[in-house]
Amino acid sequence: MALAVDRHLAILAGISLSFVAVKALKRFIKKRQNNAPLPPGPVSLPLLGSVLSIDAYEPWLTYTEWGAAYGDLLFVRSLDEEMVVVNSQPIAEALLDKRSRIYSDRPYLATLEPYGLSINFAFIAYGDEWRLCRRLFHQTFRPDSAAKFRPMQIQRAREIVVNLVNDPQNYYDHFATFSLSVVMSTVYDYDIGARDDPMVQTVIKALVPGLTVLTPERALLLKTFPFLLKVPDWCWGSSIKRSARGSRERLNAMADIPFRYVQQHMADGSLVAQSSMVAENLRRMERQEEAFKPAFENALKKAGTTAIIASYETSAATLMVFFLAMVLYPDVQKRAQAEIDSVVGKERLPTFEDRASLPYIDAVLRETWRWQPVTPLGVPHAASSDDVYNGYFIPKGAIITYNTWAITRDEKRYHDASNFIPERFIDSNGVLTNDDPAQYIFGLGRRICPGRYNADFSAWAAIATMLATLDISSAKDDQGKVISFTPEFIPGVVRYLTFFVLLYPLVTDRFVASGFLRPSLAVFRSGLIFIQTLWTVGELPSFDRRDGSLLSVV
Ligand code: HEM
Repeated sequence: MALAVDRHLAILAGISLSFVAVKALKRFIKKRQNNAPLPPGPVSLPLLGSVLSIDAYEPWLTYTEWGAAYGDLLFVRSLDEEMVVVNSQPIAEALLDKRSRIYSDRPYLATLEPYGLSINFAFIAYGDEWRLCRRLFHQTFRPDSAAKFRPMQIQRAREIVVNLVNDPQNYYDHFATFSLSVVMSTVYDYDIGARDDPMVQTVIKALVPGLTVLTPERALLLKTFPFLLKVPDWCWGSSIKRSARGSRERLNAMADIPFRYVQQHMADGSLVAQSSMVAENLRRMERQEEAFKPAFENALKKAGTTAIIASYETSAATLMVFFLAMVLYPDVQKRAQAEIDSVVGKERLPTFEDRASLPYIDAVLRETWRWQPVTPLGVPHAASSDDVYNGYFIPKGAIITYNTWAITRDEKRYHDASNFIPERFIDSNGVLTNDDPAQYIFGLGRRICPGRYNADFSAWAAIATMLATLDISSAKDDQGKVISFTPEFIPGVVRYLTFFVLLYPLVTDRFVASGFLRPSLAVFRSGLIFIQTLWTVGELPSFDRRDGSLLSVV
């Protein structure tokens, strides 16, 4: 059965290629009518373009190599897609920021609507709906109004440590829990309460399969054969329609259930904080004209759901990179802890008021953003009209890929770029330099990440709190020898580190002083040093980090 479906899909893929050929010919004719040349780039095969030369798992590596050969502005054809790859920050600023009126669209993805993914406004076209979603989002997440969430972020960061101590094996889960708990408090004033929290389960069930269908192959198939979404359930090829329906239902549930939670609690007056994004905007909505309310409510649901989707993996992936760096670069960890000890002391934990006095901690955060960027190709933009930049023609509809990875690996800017060296961000007076990777890792222009302040404060809170309370180092085997390992990353829109098992979290005496300890952890009050070997070499668990059932919360 599976074979038959595969064969049918192969036939469809073959027919898709013929459509691609016709389209390519039309474009060729159009190009000939235009005087400016396309940006330089690799030789493109008929029909296939350069698809076979692009590293399928880590395309940013190919684009970075091509950058060295052809320059910082590349033209790449891949099947029927035309792509302009930008390998430098100044060119990205010139296009995405200074010409944002042309470069603020997103590429068309045929899977978006059918799979319910248009609930995520990060992927929708530039236009009125996007504008409204973005405005609602911004009202909550801009720095001045998000300031009220800072104490909650500190509190959640401290919960990571409690969770790590209770259950050190599942540290990825604690990072994921942290990122969800911050965003769910901000958007819905929802406190993740217990293991297997039903709201968290709804989110995970919707997100995990939902994001995997964003593949270009599936999008190409649906773009060429939209009727696949209409075939009856008994017909071959209907699996696509059924999986789209399932995804849509799960994402709708993810958008509706927490939204209704807020409405219900507003109605019975039992909201705790009164100031979540949804609650604030529902109050605003009461003052709107009736005719506008449905569009407003729809945009608010989208803004809320997008916040969850956009922060879930990015924030957890960032903390995984930080953990890896601390294991691989123990001297950096020691220097960071020494700074906390001298500025904050051992009697309390760091807070945002200490941030300005802790430049090395900020340098560690900057290097975490740079060293292994979690969104190495950002989110693609699209050109909404023809343009000529620096003498090169950029066609309407071209996908604009901003290769963040190339910037992080620019040896002229970052000497020894593949190494984790926070000192590169500190000048000879011990002051932070002007080079902040937050200026490029969150994208640019009108589509720049609107959650960047929240992401930055969350990451700082988590990093400073963990450095103040834990020693993180490689695990040792039964003979006391350090177990070596090779870090591996799972590629995707968000690139994240596979779970690496090799560390000891060592709770330091600073932990004792913190007032957030629960009675079950009172043992630490005696100053007892806690050492937990996670696993010996023989018993590495097979661990699917996307399995939400592993999420745990104290
Ligand atoms: C490590 C953390 C994060 C990174 C590296 C990151 C990175 C990005 C990037 C590269 C984009 C695309 C920008 C562009 O198109 O030029 C983006 C978009 C977006 N991000 Fe983030 N992000 C992070 C965390 C967050 C968080 C915590 C939130 C929400 C609270 C968030 C909300 C969004 C939204 C809503 C968009 C879509 C913007 C639009 O299309 O108008 N992000 N992010």
